Parts: sequence; C-alpha cells; structure tokens
Amino acid sequence: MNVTDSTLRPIDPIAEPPWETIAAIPIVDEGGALHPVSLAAPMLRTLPLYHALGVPGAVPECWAREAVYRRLLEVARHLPDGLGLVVLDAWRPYVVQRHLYDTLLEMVETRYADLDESDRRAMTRAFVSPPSERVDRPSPHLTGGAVDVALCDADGLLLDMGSAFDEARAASHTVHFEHHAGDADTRTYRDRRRILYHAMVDAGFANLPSEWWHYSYGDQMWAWYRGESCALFGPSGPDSLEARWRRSLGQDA
Ligand SMILES: C[C@@H](N)C(=O)N[C@H](C)C(=O)O
Ligand SMILES: [Zn+2]
Repeated sequence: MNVTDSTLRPIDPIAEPPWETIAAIPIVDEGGALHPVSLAAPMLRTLPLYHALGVPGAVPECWAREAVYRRLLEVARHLPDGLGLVVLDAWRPYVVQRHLYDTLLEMVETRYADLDESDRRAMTRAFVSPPSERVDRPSPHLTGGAVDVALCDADGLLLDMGSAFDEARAASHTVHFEHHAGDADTRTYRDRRRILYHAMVDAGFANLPSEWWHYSYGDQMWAWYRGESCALFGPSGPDSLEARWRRSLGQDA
C-alpha cells in the first residue's frame, strides 16, 4: 500500500476518557490465551522495551490475546510500503504496572509539589494507568488487550514520531501535531501519527488520546471508545508451567 490521501487524513479530536464510566463497563471474558507476538516476525517486529530497560518484573516477550495478535498483523500488512509496525509492550504483569505508576507519580509529586494531589494523580494517569488486578476494572495492559506500538522503516529503525515513547508531555498527545505542524519536521511527525492512527483504528483498535503509541482492543477503554456494551478481556497472563501442572494433576485426580 502507498501513502494516500486516506492514510493521511487528519485525526479528529479524541474525547478524554471518562475513567469512572469506563471502569463500570461490564467485562465478559471467555478466557482466551495470550500469544507471543514475536512469532509473527518478520511481518511484525517486537521490542519488549521494559524488559530491555531492566524494569523489575518485565517480561522478554510481547504477549497478546489472539484477536489483538491478528489485528496487529493486519495493520502491519496494510501499512504503506517501507513502513513496519513495532510492538514495544503488550501484556504487562501487575508489578511492572505498579513500578511504572509509582515511579512517575513520585516524579510528578516532586515537580508539581504546588498542585493538588488529585491533579498530580490525573497528570500521572494520562501516561500510566493506576495498577489494578481487579477482575471488574483491571489496568489495560494486564488484560492482553492493550499494546504500545511504533513505526519503523524498512531496516527496522524506529521513526521519530515527534516525542519519544513514554515521554510524559503534551507533545505525546496523539493529535498534538494536528495543531503544531509549522515546518517540514513537524508535518512529518503529524503524518506518521496519522498513518499509525488510521491503520490501528481501521483494524478495530481504540487510541488513548494522551499517548500516540497506546492502543487497545477488547478492554474497557476500547469498549467505551468503540461504543461496545461490554469489554471482552479481564485480567490475564501467560500460562505458567505450575498452572499447567496443577491443571493436569487435577484432571488426573
Ligand atoms: C506506560 C505507558 N506505556 C502506557 O501504557 N500507559 C497507559 C496509560 C497504561 O499504563 O495503561
Ligand atoms: Zn500502553
């Protein structure tokens, strides 16, 4: 596919997520397994960045639900020629979510000591979800439905999207360069975000407006943005050897 007017159409304003409404959306999870996205290579590239950066408890694989895996492949297959999709994170264990949230919150509290606690939590939440393993309101990445993605060139080099992955600033907001595209570089960032956004949304994902890289399918945030009455995925995790043995011994008993 080549870059067309359609892949480059502007990104409409994205509503801010109403978190309490989102957390009240029912989850009907039929319990699908998580799949290692690295098996989709060479169509889809993975770089489990939190593991590479040494975040405690981070896993060396991007695990995702089958419906997410297949949609990511669809996106990768339909990107314009010369562009690739890179998955930087997918399923995340609770300890990692906790570490990311506590680390950013502490920095926000130091930097914005003059703000109310509720404002500091809202600023943090725009870039890291509060850690939750609750079956009725899990953090998005604990479900295997949320993914952090980026674009790369044909050689696998990550493209500059105008802010780095996980940069906690306004330039990371998905539509930022819809309003700040005054020169060739910023127009390039705007166009790359448009390409990624339309490819992901056309494949069924929903975007978190504060992060150009965060998309989800099947979690509560996705259900709200896509007008679904229920979410498909609750908290999950890769099958462990211990769980497999427990199941098999239980069956044998
Ligand atoms: C931490 C960042 N990569 C991310 O995924 N943020 C969202 C808001 C989340 O933690 O759910
Ligand atoms: Zn994310």
